[in-house]
Amino acid sequence: MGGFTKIRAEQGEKQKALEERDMAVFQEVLPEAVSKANAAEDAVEKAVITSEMISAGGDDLDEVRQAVQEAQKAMGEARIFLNAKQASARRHLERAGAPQKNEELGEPKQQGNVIAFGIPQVRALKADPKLTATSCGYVAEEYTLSSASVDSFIPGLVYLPGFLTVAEEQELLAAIEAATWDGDNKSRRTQQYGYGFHWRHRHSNALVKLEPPRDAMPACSEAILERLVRDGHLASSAFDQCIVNDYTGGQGIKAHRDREFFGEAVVGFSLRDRAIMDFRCIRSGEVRAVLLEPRSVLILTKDARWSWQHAITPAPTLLWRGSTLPRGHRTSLTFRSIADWGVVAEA
Ligand SMILES: O=C(O)CCC(=O)C(=O)O
Ligand SMILES: [Fe+2]
Repeated sequence: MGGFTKIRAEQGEKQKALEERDMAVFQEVLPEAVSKANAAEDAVEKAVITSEMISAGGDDLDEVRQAVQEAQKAMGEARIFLNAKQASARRHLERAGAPQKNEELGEPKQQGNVIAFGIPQVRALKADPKLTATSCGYVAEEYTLSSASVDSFIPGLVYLPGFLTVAEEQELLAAIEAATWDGDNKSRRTQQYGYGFHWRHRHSNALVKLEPPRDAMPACSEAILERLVRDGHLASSAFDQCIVNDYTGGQGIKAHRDREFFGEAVVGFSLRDRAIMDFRCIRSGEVRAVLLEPRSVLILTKDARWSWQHAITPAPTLLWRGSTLPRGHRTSLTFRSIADWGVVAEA
């Protein structure tokens, strides 16, 4: 190697080492940065609730509300930014073959049917080339579902790919796009119909009847719900509440079980691009993943409704059965009935 080439090579090595060190430092501070952003976002949210509780507002209150909304938007953006940086730091370290924080370069750690994150993805895929990434870790193909569900997958889970027509999807999207966004629900956008629900109110006043035009369900959803009844997938097409969740840039929803004051069946329509919904059994910790395709319908009843938590995997791309799939923009509609009317605020 000539002198000049050698220097260049050495500089390159040095640069690479510096970059790796930066990435490692970055990865160290990111969890704290993310948790700070979350805490700040929570504080903003509390301010929103307080401002809502101060009854009938004059001009000042409107200004406060607007300021709070802007702060909220900024927090949401900060969070998306940090999530993206965290993912890119992780990818960089994987490419560099560096061990992840708190992990030796050992065997993949398996807990129940889940392989914990923390080993580089390439290494995990070497052990099993058909892995799927969920919000809890990787799972093998046998724990994933992409075609019409069988009851043994999760009792009470019904997955119906392609149930909505393209025309129905278009009609729903047109109605949603013409409506305003609530912007009160963490970083993803939401709209509510029928009854408004605030996830912070656990019992009394958890739901309020919405004013027209939000008192009715979005366009054409009733016809789809009736078709689900006609086809024997659903006992009743009567739902009281619909929430629209809009996910972009790798956004997700944390693992949760829908509130107990909602009824037995929870129905979800998936519009636009696909996403992975993962399920975690509350008792055993077992994990399953479902690929929610555009125009699919998902119904949760029985165990799927009560004994398993569900989440939308937050990630800029999907790892599904060993393939990396692009992740775009997904809009979902979730329909719920009210089972306990005691939580509804007085008019
Ligand atoms: O986007 C989805 O399909 C899930 C939404 C959800 O779980 C909820 O709003 O409770
Ligand atoms: Fe949910």
